[in-house]
Amino acid sequence: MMLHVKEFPSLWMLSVRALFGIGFLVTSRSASALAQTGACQLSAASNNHKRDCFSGRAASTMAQTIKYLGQEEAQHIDEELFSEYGFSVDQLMELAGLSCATAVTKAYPVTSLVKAKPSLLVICGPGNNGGDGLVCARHLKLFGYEPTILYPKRPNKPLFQGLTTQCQKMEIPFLTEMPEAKIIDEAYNLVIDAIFGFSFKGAVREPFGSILDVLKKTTVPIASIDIPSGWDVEQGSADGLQPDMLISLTAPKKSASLFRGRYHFLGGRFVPPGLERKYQLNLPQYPGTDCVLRL
Ligand SMILES: NC(=O)C1=CN([C@@H]2O[C@H](COP(=O)(O)OP(=O)(O)OC[C@H]3O[C@@H](n4cnc5c(N)ncnc54)[C@H](O)[C@@H]3O)[C@@H](O)[C@H]2O)[C@H](O)CC1
Ligand SMILES: [K+]
Repeated sequence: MMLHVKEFPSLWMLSVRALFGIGFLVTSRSASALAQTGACQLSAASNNHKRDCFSGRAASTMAQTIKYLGQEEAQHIDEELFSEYGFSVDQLMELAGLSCATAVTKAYPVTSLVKAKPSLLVICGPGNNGGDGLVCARHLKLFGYEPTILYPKRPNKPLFQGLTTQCQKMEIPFLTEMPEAKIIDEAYNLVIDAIFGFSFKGAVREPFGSILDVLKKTTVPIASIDIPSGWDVEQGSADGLQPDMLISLTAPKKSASLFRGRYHFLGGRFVPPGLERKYQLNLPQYPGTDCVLRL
């Protein structure tokens, strides 16, 4: 099994970084396979990473008991949070987006990024998953990253207009079109996929079909919010995106069992106990005040 190092100046640099315990980023998505089969041992010189790997293993024992939701069940829980439990969409979206930004900082700390600028590309879709992406981008900017947003289909609703304005006022640039795969690989450390979430169904419609085709050709890591976009929510997609990171919100969806990337986080720490009991979610305990948990 090979460690892909084409974006590192040299293997020597990698060992120097490991020696000094600086977090590192394996930039190729195919490195994800390593995580399944001992990548943690390979990076044992990095204390932080070693600890992460250990807690990841401990948590995966817990993860066996978490419920993986079907599409309808995820939608029912979402509706109930609003209708029965009195939450508003923007409230939950803020918590969801903050979880995603926090998880990104844990997996890809600014100090671990290989490009000169801590640049990220956040691609937002037409629904609430896209809204999570906008919130995530805003928090990432506050956390010291330099996000750029692509938001090709903007709903004509005050919630999304407000989130867009907030990002613009945070001096986050918006692209007018999807760059080519080569440009993305050169310009960005990470792509955040906030295109589709648990309401995705059927064949992908434009412009998102072309956007996903480009993403499949990129080699920078992809972090998917809630569902890898283009995947069937329950069945996944054999020839779809293969993200390096998945942040499951509220609870993982059934397709998450097919996720093969390195980092699976749970976020969206807002589920009231009655709702958790009703749907038998068996959520693991988040550590302390953390809003994310590595599964
Ligand atoms: N309870 C929670 O966990 C919360 C999660 N949040 C996030 O919300 C999404 C689900 O949002 P929703 O708006 O219901 O759906 P999507 O974002 O998945 O997108 C709907 C959007 O996409 C279009 N669409 C559907 N299928 C296709 C297709 N085949 N081709 C093109 N376009 C398609 C559809 O027309 C709509 O416009 C969840 O995953 C979380 O990320 C909340 O933020 C907070 C609560
Ligand atoms: K997504």
